[in-house]
Amino acid sequence: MGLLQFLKSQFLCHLIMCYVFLVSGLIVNLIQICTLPLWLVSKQLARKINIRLAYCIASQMVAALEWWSGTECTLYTDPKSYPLYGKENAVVILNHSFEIDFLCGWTFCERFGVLGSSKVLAKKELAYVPVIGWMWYFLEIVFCKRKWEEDRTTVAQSLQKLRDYPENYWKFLLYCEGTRFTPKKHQFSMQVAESKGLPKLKYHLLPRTKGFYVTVQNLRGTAAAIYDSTLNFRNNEVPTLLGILNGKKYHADLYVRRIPLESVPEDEAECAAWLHKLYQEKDGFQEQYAQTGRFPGPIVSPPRRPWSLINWLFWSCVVLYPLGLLIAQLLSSGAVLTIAAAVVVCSAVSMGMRWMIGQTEIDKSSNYGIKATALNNN
Ligand SMILES: CC/C=C\C/C=C\C/C=C\C/C=C\C/C=C\C/C=C\CCC(=O)SCCNC(=O)CCNC(=O)[C@H](O)C(C)(C)COP(=O)(O)OP(=O)(O)OC[C@H]1O[C@@H](n2cnc3c(N)ncnc32)[C@H](O)[C@@H]1OP(=O)(O)O
Ligand SMILES: CCCCCCCCCCCCCCCCCC(=O)OC[C@@H](O)COP(=O)(O)O
Repeated sequence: MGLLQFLKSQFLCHLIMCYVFLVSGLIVNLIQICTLPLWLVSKQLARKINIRLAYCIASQMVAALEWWSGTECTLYTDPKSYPLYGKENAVVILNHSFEIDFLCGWTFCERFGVLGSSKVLAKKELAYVPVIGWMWYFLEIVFCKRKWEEDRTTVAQSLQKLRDYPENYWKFLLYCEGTRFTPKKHQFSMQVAESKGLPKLKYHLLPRTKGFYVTVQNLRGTAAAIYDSTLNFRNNEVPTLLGILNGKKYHADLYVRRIPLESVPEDEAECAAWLHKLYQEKDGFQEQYAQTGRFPGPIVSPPRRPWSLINWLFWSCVVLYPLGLLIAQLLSSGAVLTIAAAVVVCSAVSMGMRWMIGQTEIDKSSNYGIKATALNNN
């Protein structure tokens, strides 16, 4: 292990990174709150400001992936579609099997210049996660309770609000599987597939079709295409956020097919059948990857950009300088009680950060999709 790799695996480094992320994130959240009155005066200006603010937070995690861990992200796609990425609104469909799949998605958004404005259909629980969840509120992220009776109106309303979004180039991410892949959830969802007379999938859970139908219906005329995205990692790597913090380098491969939105049927049953067929095709791509280590088509990878690193360094300087002064003052004061209080605060913060990282861990995944009735969410 080299010296740099040794440093990257040190808890103190992780603590400093988490501190920078948390404090800068809370500062950004505070500025976001300050933009609230602006929404009444100029909604579009408030949205544009919040896109930049969201970039300040999300790009720190992208920088950790790209610059700290050095993870390689390779894109397989049709060179004819490539120039359109980042220049049109699109609905992204992604498999949900990896703890950092959202981060790989963010990385590609960053490389195509749409990180701040990217959107997702997220479970409601994530809205309460400090920094990221609070930032999402100001980004008008669409939340669902994974209870269709409640979601059918709220999701449609939230999507309608996005129709006049000022930044034209955003991506709306939809994990149609609705939850992370686990062998147990796979077993349950294949029972549902069997009961519906649908072919079994090997690498995916059976997709939920209602959210997809509502999304397509409400974004017709706004989004130009579906980006069918299939993600996997080389050499059976099992990537984690803690691995990224430890500076572990992963190798992500993403296969993206651009499908014009008009080709998705308007009728609900046909739309559902279309999505099931899409997932059968995605399963085929994963099988090919398992056999050959490659997705179909040529590699057209966008390079990483320096902006996420520059943003990270900027925020590090902003929040580490006062921390340095504070620590120096504390130590020179020699006040045992104050030092003890500082240690308690540090421990509480690191426990809080560990809880946030836990949100990404599949071991701590919800029970959603385990009951065939899908009524038990958590
Ligand atoms: C070029 C670059 C390209 C790409 C770059 C890639 C990506 C980047 C893009 C953007 C990045 C932006 C942001 C990313 C950042 C962070 C993201 C982080 C996390 C968020 C992720 C989540 O939170 S995922 C969880 C929430 N999302 C979803 O659930 C979406 C999918 N779900 C739905 O659509 C659902 O339909 C619903 C939520 C709308 C409603 O759910 P509900 O359960 O109430 O109803 P359903 O209709 O789904 O369920 C009943 C029907 O399902 C059948 N059933 C029952 N049990 C099962 C089972 N185990 N499996 C499958 N199906 C089951 C049941 O029989 C019912 O069937 P019907 O026939 O009656 O419909
Ligand atoms: C600069 C780097 C510093 C790093 C500090 C680490 C900060 C930690 C931040 C935590 C961010 C939390 C983002 C939430 C994204 C989680 C995505 C996800 O995968 O959600 C799960 C749901 O889809 C499905 O839920 P389940 O039903 O599987 O349950």
